[in-house]
Amino acid sequence: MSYISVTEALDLLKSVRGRIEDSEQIPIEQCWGRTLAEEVVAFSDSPPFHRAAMDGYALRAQDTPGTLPILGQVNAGEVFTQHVPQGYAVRIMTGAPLPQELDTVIEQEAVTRHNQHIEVPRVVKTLRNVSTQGSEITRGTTVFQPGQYIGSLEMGLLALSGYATVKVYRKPRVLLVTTGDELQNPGQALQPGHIYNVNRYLFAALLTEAGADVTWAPPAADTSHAVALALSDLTPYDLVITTGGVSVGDKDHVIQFLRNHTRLLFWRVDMHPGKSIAGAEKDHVPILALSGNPGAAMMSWYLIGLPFVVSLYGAYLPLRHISGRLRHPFMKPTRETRYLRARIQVEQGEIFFDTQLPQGSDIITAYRQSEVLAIIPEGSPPVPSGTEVTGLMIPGLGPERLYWLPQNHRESPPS
Ligand SMILES: Nc1nc2c(c(=O)[nH]1)N[C@H]1C(S)=C(S)[C@@H](COP(=O)(O)OP(=O)(O)OC[C@H]3O[C@@H](n4cnc5c(N)ncnc54)[C@H](O)[C@@H]3O)O[C@H]1N2
Ligand code: MOO
Repeated sequence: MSYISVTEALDLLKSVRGRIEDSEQIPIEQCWGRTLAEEVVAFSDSPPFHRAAMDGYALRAQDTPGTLPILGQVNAGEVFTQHVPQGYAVRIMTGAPLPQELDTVIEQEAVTRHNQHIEVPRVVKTLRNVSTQGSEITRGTTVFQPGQYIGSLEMGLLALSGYATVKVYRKPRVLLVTTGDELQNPGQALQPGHIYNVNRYLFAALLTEAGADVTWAPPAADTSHAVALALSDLTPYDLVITTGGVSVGDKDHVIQFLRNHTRLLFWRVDMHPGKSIAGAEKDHVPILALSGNPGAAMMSWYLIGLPFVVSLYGAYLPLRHISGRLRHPFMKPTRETRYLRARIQVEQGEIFFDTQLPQGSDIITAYRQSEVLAIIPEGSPPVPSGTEVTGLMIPGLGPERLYWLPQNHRESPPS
């Protein structure tokens, strides 16, 4: 196998462009989908005080069991400042600070309430129904490192940490160029021999999800002139992604342009689908030329494109490897490393990879069901079912990225 590895390809792209240094300070309301350019340190303990977790009565544990007169009431947002003598209780609402001299809360369902006193029938432990000060985050804790992608949970945690504004990296600017005479934008009936331009929409969305600022170039025709024009001024960008024209055909002008007018970093990488891929550098801007086949291009995206975009923030993509047994044999001897889109099945505690999904380079529907990429190493002979292989789990791959699915999704996947 003479192709370079996925890791080598990624490193070559990184050698052209490292982390973006520019950053800006923005209100947290606007920071969803951005990436932190600073460390986030909690400004205060969370909770900031011992907080009642139930509606009920605050008291001293040592006064239980017993009959306790009720001195007053404290609600969320208030502070109970009165002295609480031994043997007294204070009515307390969920979210209210525990009065200073008291050490526990009993939920109202567990006591008998009389007009001005309660009967507590049993011993109550200290700090029952109390979220203690700093139990989630203590002041001064590092909540996030620079490079953290801000999704919904991170928005909540920024607020919890007391940040009103935050420093984020400038979004990577990415030029997206799709190529092919056969491509039509959806909206009109297909001309004979034409297909809809999938990559334009797919990659604009994948890039946006990854936090990039995408420029949609007009699709380029399969001519050397059109390709040269589309790739003439790259200086405003941090990355250029092209699709199509990167194989060995007469009309594969992208690879010809890269060979003749740029510094070619690599051509073809050890992965299938997705081996038809090139990396290059022009005017200090990295170019990632992906296959026209959407399924192959998407694999290259997950293995090289996405980790590279993420590295522009100085971050890395957390990949998880799991072992599983192939549910079905994989009979094709393979020259390149194969990444099979697969579902995960667990039976009696054992993990199986079900690879009965369409695996073609042109197919993208299979990604909707793939939870894992089952890896068949380069040069493997036919692999029988039951063989243990490594599976790669990539953030954003598979059904989890759809957030919710129709009821029958697993039973009858779209073909
Ligand atoms: N003689 C050989 N032929 C091919 C080889 C090879 O090794 N020797 N490799 C095959 C593999 S694997 C792939 S993958 C493709 C890669 O081809 P290109 O990257 O040059 O892409 P195109 O030829 O332009 O297109 C391939 C395929 O994808 C369709 N396409 C292109 N762009 C889009 C788009 N934006 N949206 C939807 N579909 C698109 C295009 O119509 C073709 O069907 O090469 C094999 N050939
Ligand atoms: O190169 Mo193709 O991209 O292996 O599927």
